[in-house]
Amino acid sequence: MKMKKVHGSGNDFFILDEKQLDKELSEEELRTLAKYVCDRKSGLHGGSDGILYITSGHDDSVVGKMRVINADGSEASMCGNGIRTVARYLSEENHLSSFKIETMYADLEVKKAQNIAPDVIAFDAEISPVSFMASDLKMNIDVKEKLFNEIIPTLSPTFKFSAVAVPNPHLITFVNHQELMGPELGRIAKYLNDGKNPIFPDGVNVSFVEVLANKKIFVRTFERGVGFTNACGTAMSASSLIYSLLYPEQTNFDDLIEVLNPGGMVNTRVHVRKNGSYWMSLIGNATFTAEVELSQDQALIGDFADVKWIETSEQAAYENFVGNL
Ligand SMILES: N[C@@H](CCC[C@H](N)C(=O)O)C(=O)O
Repeated sequence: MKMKKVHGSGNDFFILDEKQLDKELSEEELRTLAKYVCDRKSGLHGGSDGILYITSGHDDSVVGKMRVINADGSEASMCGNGIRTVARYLSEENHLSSFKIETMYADLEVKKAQNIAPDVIAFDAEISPVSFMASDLKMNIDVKEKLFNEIIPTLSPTFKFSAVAVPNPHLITFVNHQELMGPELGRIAKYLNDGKNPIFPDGVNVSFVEVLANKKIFVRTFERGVGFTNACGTAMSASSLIYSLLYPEQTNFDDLIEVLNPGGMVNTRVHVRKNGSYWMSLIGNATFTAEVELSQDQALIGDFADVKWIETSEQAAYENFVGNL
């Protein structure tokens, strides 16, 4: 079978198109494959944060469907950095520059954007639907239906958290630089993703956000099903929304926001529809780093001895972009 190694802001994935399989994969095999391939110690060429599995869509109104399998084999409803790379893949396969991709809960608009730096190809993806409801977040927090800028005493006596589904679940707090880089993000996120805690029994993506200037934030994320990642696209979109609501004096809806992260930088825009619902544009790199060919049977037992790995030259351009930030 063939895969592509890709990343958005250093959040790295293997794209697996079902058309490139040696034979059909069962659901259980897909999860097993993700666990073996993504493992950072024993996985394929240093592993990855997940697999983006492409299948055909529900009808001709979409060009394909993206499923997001986290490194631990769990499935997520959406991936913001991933959908940009899937958009590029489907765009090149189908010679299209603007189209829709089916995801678990919505068909999302994607379009080719201007390169964000010399030779760094970029795509713009719709992040939607947005919900603050505890039921959509699978969040149990006393009797509250929403959590917006509030202390959760069992998590921390000082941080004020907001929870939003985009549609995967995010918990966000705004912090100073020392807190951003300190141990609290890991402590809180590990607890909330332990599968036993009463607040988020299914886990949650947790982000600490620092405001750097007007329309400029830094987002550090611990992802459900993965751990610390270089960046999380849905987290940066969700953080931009909370930033717009908490700091209206710094930014207006539709404004371009610069979002820095440990793996690079993206741009976001927060929009409001006529019916009052929010959606975000997430604009950033869609980098292909390698073409991979391997035996499906061997991959399913975690044997990557006979893999053909052909690097592209795109990573150098991306590193140049990051070096100039
Ligand atoms: N890295 C992704 C999000 C992937 C899914 C997440 N770990 C979850 O379980 O919700 C992104 O860029 O959005």
